[in-house]
Amino acid sequence: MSLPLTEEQRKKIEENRQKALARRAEKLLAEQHQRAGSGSSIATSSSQSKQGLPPNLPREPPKPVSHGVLFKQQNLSSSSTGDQRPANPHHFHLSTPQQAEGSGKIQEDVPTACLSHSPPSQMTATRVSPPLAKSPPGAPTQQLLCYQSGPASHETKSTPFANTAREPLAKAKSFQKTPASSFGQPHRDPGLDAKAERPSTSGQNISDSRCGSGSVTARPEGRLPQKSGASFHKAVSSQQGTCIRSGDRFQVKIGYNAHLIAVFKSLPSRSYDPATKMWNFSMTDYSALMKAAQSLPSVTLQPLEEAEDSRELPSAGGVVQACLPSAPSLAFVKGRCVLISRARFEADIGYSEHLTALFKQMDSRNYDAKTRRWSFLLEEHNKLIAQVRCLPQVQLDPLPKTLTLAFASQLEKTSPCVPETIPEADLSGVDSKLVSSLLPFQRVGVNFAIAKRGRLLLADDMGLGKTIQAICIAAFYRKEWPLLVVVPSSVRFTWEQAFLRWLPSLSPDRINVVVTGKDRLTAGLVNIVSFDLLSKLEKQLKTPFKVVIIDESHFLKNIKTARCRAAMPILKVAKRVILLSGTPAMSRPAELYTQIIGVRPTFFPQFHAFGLRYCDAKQNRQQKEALLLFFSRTAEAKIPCVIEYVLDLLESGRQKFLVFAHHKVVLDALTKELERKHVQHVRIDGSTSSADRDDLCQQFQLFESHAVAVLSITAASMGLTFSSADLVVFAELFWNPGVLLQAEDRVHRIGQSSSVSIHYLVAKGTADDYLWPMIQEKIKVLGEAGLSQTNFSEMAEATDYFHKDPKQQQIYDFFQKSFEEDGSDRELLEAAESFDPGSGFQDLGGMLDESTLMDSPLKKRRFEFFDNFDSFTSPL
Ligand SMILES: Nc1ncnc2c1ncn2[C@@H]1O[C@H](COP(=O)(O)OP(=O)(O)OP(=O)(O)O)[C@@H](O)[C@H]1O
Repeated sequence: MSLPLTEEQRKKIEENRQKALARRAEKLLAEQHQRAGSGSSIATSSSQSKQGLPPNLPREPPKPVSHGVLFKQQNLSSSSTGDQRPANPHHFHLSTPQQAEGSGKIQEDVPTACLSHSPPSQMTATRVSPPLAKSPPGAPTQQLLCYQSGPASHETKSTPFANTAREPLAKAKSFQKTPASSFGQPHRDPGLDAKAERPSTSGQNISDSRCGSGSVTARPEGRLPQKSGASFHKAVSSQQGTCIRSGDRFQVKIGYNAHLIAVFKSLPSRSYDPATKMWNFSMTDYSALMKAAQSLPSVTLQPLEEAEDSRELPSAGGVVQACLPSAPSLAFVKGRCVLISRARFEADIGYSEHLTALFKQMDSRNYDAKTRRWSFLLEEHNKLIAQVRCLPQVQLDPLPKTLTLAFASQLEKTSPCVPETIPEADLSGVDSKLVSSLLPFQRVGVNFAIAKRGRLLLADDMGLGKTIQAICIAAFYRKEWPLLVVVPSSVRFTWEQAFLRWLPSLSPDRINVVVTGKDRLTAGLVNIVSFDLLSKLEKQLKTPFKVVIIDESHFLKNIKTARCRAAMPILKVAKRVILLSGTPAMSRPAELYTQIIGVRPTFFPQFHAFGLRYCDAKQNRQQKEALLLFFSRTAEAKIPCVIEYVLDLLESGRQKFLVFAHHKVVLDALTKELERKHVQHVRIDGSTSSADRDDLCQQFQLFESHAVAVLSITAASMGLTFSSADLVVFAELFWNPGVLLQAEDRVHRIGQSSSVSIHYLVAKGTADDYLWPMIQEKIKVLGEAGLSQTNFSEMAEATDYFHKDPKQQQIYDFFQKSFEEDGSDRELLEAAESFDPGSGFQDLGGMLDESTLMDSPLKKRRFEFFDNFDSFTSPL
């Protein structure tokens, strides 16, 4: 910060400035006298224009301006270097604040202080003074032009030019009627007239006075000699016509002219309207027409006013362009297409007249005035790109390849808004029992699969009957069997039953359920094997399976696992690949990758491209053990509250419900309390055998007296149907929301007739503070990727409290990073078991409900927050 000037210093500076101004004015005068004696008027004017010299030099130095303005100007002046004459003096005159905003150059030439400090009426003086004050003796043209503008403006507005500027058609008439009126003046560019018509935000129309005064110096450099002769001649003798916009096209209003008609006929978008007797064209032909018309001596075409307007907008030197004839712009514009929604893309590119005309031809076009960008439906992407390639001055890069692949079906559509039609598959070769049992949405799934030639990921919600659909799809390709069915070990026999049920034509002895590592993988026509046995038996395969079903295909999420390594080569060579999963990505989009390449190996040949686009995974090993200990201690701390909550539920009359927990200590405490209170219950955890699981599940389903099912989150969240209950209580949280959702769906499935309630018990001040927002975050990510419709947004309360302490956020970060790490779920699961050996993780099966309830029952979530363990009371 510098000290302010004293009054005396200011006075001195002002005196010096006045002297300098006087000296400069004298010098300018002397120079002008010298040049005036060395050429004819037009030639001199032209050369003056190039030199930046004024045609009418003022005899007196200009009046001083206010100090405020002066100081500002001096600062600006001192900051500039070298020759301070603007490269193109016209910038200064016609720049409006908007133009100045878009152009650094204009802002440099027009001191901000002038614009902001002077009221419109004083603008002329203010604008005149600064350049004089700061410029070297070779004073730029604009100083003098501006100086004239005030007094000259009224006069010039009354000239025919000024009138025609307002009314383009009137102009044409006046030219025809009074050609003499244009003598002594150069031909005026209608574009400039149009420009002059618009009021400047600075409160005056400097261009009016300049152009209206007939100043030849107003012409852009280098253009005047040809144009002043040719155009002027044309203006006098040629046939006048006008371009008129009509929607996306433009019409030409002109009398008969054989040469022009020939031009019209050469334009591809031509159309003749016998009613109006006018030719009309698309905007793409506009420039070509104008150019051709200019070369016809017998024709003068008034350009489209709107086209002229729009041509000025993106250009920093808009005024100069507006003065140019309507020849095509030589500027090269380059940009790219950007996806902005599932349905639309945007052109991120600068302005080009031709391109804009092309955009306007697109049916789905939409212009965002805020961003100044055009957007279109994906269906028009290929058409647009193909047409843009014909524009030599434009390079518009298409959407990235990954996107064009991902949205191939939309991009291949030629007309917008036509929904993809899936043909009805001919299922006459499939057992009629199966086909007739398919529910309408299942039939759609089968049709889709066959339209995709038997390679798909069927990701219907849990319990909606993916099994029956998979069997139907596989049966459609029965001629290509033997069939391989890879499933969690717990549901191997359920699958066998399903085949027997839905395909009566299949002899039971043709079904081979692989039970041990010594069995043959190819012994049957239908071969059912668990993921783990597949990895042991894959070496037996001499000839590949052509048709493969993978149930719970998210089991293949980690490419490093033996099961995935065994399955992927089989999928690669199979002709039909039917992947089934109600939770294809349990925790993050990266889990989809192996399943995607299982279905379409060429879709994302390398994870890199997929990862870049959909995943933001960071490798970060941290504090896992400490966190798991935290998790374990949380479980212990929650036990009394959880027990109280469950007992309250029972006391309130709740008859049948599930309680999920992760740690053995919680499961033990719960069952112990239920036993103590003589509450009939079942318990399924990692130590329960496969056979017992089915029995226990059946007991709970059938016996009214069984009130509570105490279940391990990891061991009982899949393959079991508990539709006789309609409430699920989560005594503990788990970092993988997919597992939680699967557990929820033990009651929320076909067979359920009531609306379902889900209660999450969240303890404040424990690891739940970090797990809970993390679960929400993951659900959100999955939701954004279209992989989950679950909305946990009601849980706003849970999200604020832990953020209050910045140190606490760190713990959350640790949790998130540790659990986000690639492949960490399994790893963490195993690590968690080391704290709690009783709840081992294994694939356990269960009995499936065969009820055929059509409607999906409502699911209601409820979140109970324990913030004071001592004063905890049940919410019921
Ligand atoms: N069209 C149908 N006719 C009769 N029963 C059906 C039909 N569709 C599904 N079911 C029954 O609904 C239950 C759930 O079906 P299934 O096990 O195939 O679901 P899912 O989508 O594989 O579920 P999850 O993802 O949980 O494994 C099964 O008992 C099944 O027999």
